[in-house]
Amino acid sequence: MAAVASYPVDATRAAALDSQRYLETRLKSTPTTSAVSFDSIPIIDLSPSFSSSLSARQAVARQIREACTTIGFFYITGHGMELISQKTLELAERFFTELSQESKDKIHMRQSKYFRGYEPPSYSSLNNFTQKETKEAFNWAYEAALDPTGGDGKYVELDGASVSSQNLWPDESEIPGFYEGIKEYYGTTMQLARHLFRLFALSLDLPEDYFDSMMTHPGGMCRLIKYKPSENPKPLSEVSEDEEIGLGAHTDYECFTLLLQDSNPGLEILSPDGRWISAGPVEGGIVVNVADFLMRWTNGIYKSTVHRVVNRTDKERYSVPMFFSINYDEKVETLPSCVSEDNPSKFPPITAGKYVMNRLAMTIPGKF
Ligand SMILES: O=C(O)CCC(=O)C(=O)O
Ligand SMILES: [Fe+2]
Repeated sequence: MAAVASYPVDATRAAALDSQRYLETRLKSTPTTSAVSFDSIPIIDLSPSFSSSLSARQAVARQIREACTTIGFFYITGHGMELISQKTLELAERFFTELSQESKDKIHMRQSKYFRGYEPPSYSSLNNFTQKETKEAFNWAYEAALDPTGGDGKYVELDGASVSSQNLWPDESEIPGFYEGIKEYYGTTMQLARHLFRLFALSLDLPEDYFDSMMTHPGGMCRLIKYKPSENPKPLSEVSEDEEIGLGAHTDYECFTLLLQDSNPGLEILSPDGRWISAGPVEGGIVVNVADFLMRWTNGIYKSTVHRVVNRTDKERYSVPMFFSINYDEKVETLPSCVSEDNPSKFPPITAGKYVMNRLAMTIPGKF
């Protein structure tokens, strides 16, 4: 494999631009017929993966591989997070309804170098502000106090800086129990993500602990998101270019995403034949989707699928994604098993945090 030094210094910035161009092409181009199209998203029962039997874990890993090479999305059940998911979605609703605008403004994202804090509707855009995004969000990220392992004391930020917690928390007196609720959700999800990452390793015929040393102080950005009700509900697939949208079409940037969603549909994913497929709520299910790092490691074998959110209902919709990353100071470089002479690496190596930082910067005018 090529050494990092053989690529331009700002390869990570170039990679972010490439990903944006890919997205634009994907949205405009005529549908691909070579890739498998899909109508529904598989549900994978995770329970056997907690077994001490390697073959039981491998059986789950095989289902994960099948989903990642075709759709890039799947639901997991049997994860043990049912109650916490419910409580976290309630906490999301409380954040947006109980906190005054003044309190939200005190923790406004513009004060954060690392995209943390409260984000009002239309503040950021995944599509160059061609569509107004109505989502409203609260963003936070890793801090050792939220990690059940306590971390390894080496956490670095997106840009590689060793700084203490950069999160902007709301005033507890206005929303009592918020931090504790977030901590319970974050810690449990982080451990589930580490478990899933071992299954991803197995799914790629790698040793189960292949990625372990890369997730000792991992990136794990999370968001509470609120989507306002639709004033003019339209059937699936209808969204005109200049219209409001909940969240513009995009791929996620990190290893993979774990998404809680309430009982209202809204998440839609782009099938290779150009149709949008609903990835609505499934009883007890958490959505998992492949993001760009896994696509890059696997040389495109695992699909980082384009998705968006359109709330077509007359109710508020709440969701909570965690974007699980490796340690931000680690490199993402195509796996040797996924390249050959006939199939060279399509993706130059990148530094995890800097890639995420560049992609986030693209969503806010003047930041990139
Ligand atoms: O709200 C959702 O259902 C999906 C959110 C999402 O795709 C994201 O924040 O990257
Ligand atoms: Fe996403």
